[in-house]
Order: sequence, then structure tokens, then C-alpha cells
Amino acid sequence: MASAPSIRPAFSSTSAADFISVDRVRLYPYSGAVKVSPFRRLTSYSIACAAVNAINGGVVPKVDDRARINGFESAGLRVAFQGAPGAYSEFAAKTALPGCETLPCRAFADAISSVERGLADRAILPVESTMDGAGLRNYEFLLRHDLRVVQEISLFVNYCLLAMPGVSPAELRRVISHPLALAHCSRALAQLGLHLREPVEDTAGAVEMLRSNRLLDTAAIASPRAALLYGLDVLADGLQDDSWNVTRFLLLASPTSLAAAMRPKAAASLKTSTVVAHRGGSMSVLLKVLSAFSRRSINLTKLEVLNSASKEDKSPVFILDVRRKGMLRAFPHVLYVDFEGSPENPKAKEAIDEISQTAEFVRILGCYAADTNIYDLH
Ligand SMILES: O=C(O)C(=O)C[C@]1(C(=O)O)C=C[C@@H](O)C=C1
Repeated sequence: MASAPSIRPAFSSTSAADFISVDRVRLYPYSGAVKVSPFRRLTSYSIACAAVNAINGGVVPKVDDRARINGFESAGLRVAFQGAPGAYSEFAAKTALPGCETLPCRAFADAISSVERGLADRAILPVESTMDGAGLRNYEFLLRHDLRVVQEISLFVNYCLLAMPGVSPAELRRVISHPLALAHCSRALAQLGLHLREPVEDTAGAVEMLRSNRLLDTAAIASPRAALLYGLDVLADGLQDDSWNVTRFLLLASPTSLAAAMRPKAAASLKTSTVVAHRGGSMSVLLKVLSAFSRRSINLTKLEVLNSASKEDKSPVFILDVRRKGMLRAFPHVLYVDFEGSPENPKAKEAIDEISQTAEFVRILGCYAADTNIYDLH
């Protein structure tokens, strides 16, 4: 059986000089000062880094690559995200659009409405995590609003246990964080004897709460960057139960913005996100969708089936029909389909026309540069 991760001060927040600015992406220097037990270091840190490196062809992408991939002029753009400064979403935004300004929002709905009201240029939403299996989150915001997906970014999420400076692990009685972060670290927290767990809105919000209330018996799960930002100690890192923990985020823009109108550079490989809604016969619709793309040799990068019967509250899926004066329509069955290429490609157009004859409704959610990189913040 694996040994429990040991917990002891790893590095204090005063070692800020070891890091470069929060606008940069890099691994933090890995010194001989062991942050966690060798076991955990090996499983979480080394394996995850090796996997990141393998996937990225041996290179952890740097933010400078971003402009090349997407061709966006990002300085001066404002990106709305849900959470407090220092949340993973904020770092994802800064990695996707180097030099951008960020706008912290209380709820996802506020981030969306900031873009709709012209207070922000983009909203960023986490939509899936390798630790949650196939499930998609936050798609309701995509479907109910008239915004376009203009960019994707995948971030390696390294969870750390943070506490007020000088607090020893033995003094900790409870841990607070985003519910997913608590769930993703459940086994490690049990091994550390931290059974009292309280969810808060986001990881950085937990850190902020800890700091402003000077909670000496409480730890927060968040990123090492949040520790730096709020001046907390990192007691352990690589806390996630699966060493491979990647969250995919989508960036949304108003349909009238330049980003929505602009096609990524011709050299970039494109990806299109769509939603197909229908009233029944899931299997036959699914087969027709698959056949429409496969006969035209168009690759799918994602296919998710969502039925209201399988939802906890059995509610239908609401989709804004942008062509019908913004009418919200309810559907019991929905397929999310991401395919390679642009919807303007004649073959893709044919496939979508064919699917539209079977389905009740098809909406293109956006076409953007496919970014298969996994960015590592450490
Ligand atoms: O709480 C944060 O820091 C977030 O950015 C949100 C979020 C998420 O909702 O997926 C992002 C990544 C982590 O897996 C945990 C939480």
C-alpha cells in the first residue's frame, strides 16, 4: 500500500524570488528541498511532468507560443473569470492571452454577462477535467447565451495545501476549497487526517478567506501561485489523487467581436464545437451524426451525449436559438460534437446540413485554433 504523504513546510511564501511573474508559465525550480514525501513527489510531480513533457513533445509550452498559435493581440484584452484573483481560471486566462487584464467575478453568470454588457472582451469557463471522466460542465452558459467559443486552453492542475505562515500541520483541523478541488484530493486529505472539509466558491477564494480571517486551524487547497499572491505557506503539493490532472477551459467572446469574426491563422489546425438537439431516438441520431462525419472523413475530437432523463433534476437542456430572435428552446436530448476543421469547409457544411435534416436543431458554438498543448503553471 502507498505510504501517506508526509506534510511539512515545503517552502514559505517569502521565496517569491524563486518564481517569475504570474504572467509566465514554467515549472518552478525543483530543488533538493523535498516538499512532500518521496512517494508523492514521484507519483504526482515527476510522472505528471513526464506526461506533460511526453504529450508536448518534450517541451512545456511557454506563453510566448500562444500568440503564434492563435494570432490574437492579447495585451489590453479583459477576461472575466469566476473566482478570486489567483484562481486557476485566472492563470488559464493569462496563459491563453498573455498580458491580458482579468476581471474576477462572483459567479459564472456574472462573467458571461460582463462580456454581454461589453465590460469584458472574453469570459473563461472550465468545461472538463480529466479527474471527472467524460462529464462536461458549464455548457449551459454556452447554450443559453449568444457567445462564441474563440479559444481553448488545457492547464495541468497541481493542487497544494496552503496555510497561514508559521502554522504547523499538526494545528490544522479543517480544509476549505472549491468542491472539485476537495473531491480531487479526497484520498490524500484522508491520509493526512484532514476529514473536516468545507466547500467554497473557488480555490483562491478559500485562500483569501483564510488570509483575511487569519484562520490558524484551517488549510486551503489552491495553486502555488495563489500561495505567493496571498503570502501563505505551501505545506504539501501534488495533492491530487490522480497524478494526471488537466482542466480544459474555453474562452468565449461576443459574436460581434473581432475574435468571433476572425479565423485563426491558416496554418493553425481548426476545431469547431457544435451542439445537436433532438426530441428522441438518441441512438439513430447518434448514428446519423457519426455517419455524416465519417463518410466525409472528418475527425471528431469530442462526442458527448446528454439526456434530460440522465440529469439529476430531469430538466430539459435549454438552448438559445440565435436565428429565432434569441428564443430559448428546451430539448430532452443533446449531443455535443467537436470536429476538426472549419464549418465553412464544404464537406463540413454538407455534414451539418445532413445532420440538420434529422436533428431538431444544430448550433455552431464556435470555430477556433485547436490547441493540444497542456500548459503547466507550477
Ligand atoms: O477554483 C478555481 O481556482 C478555478 O479556477 C475553478 C476550477 C474549476 O471549476 O474547475 C478550476 C480548476 C480546478 O480543477 C478547480 C477549480
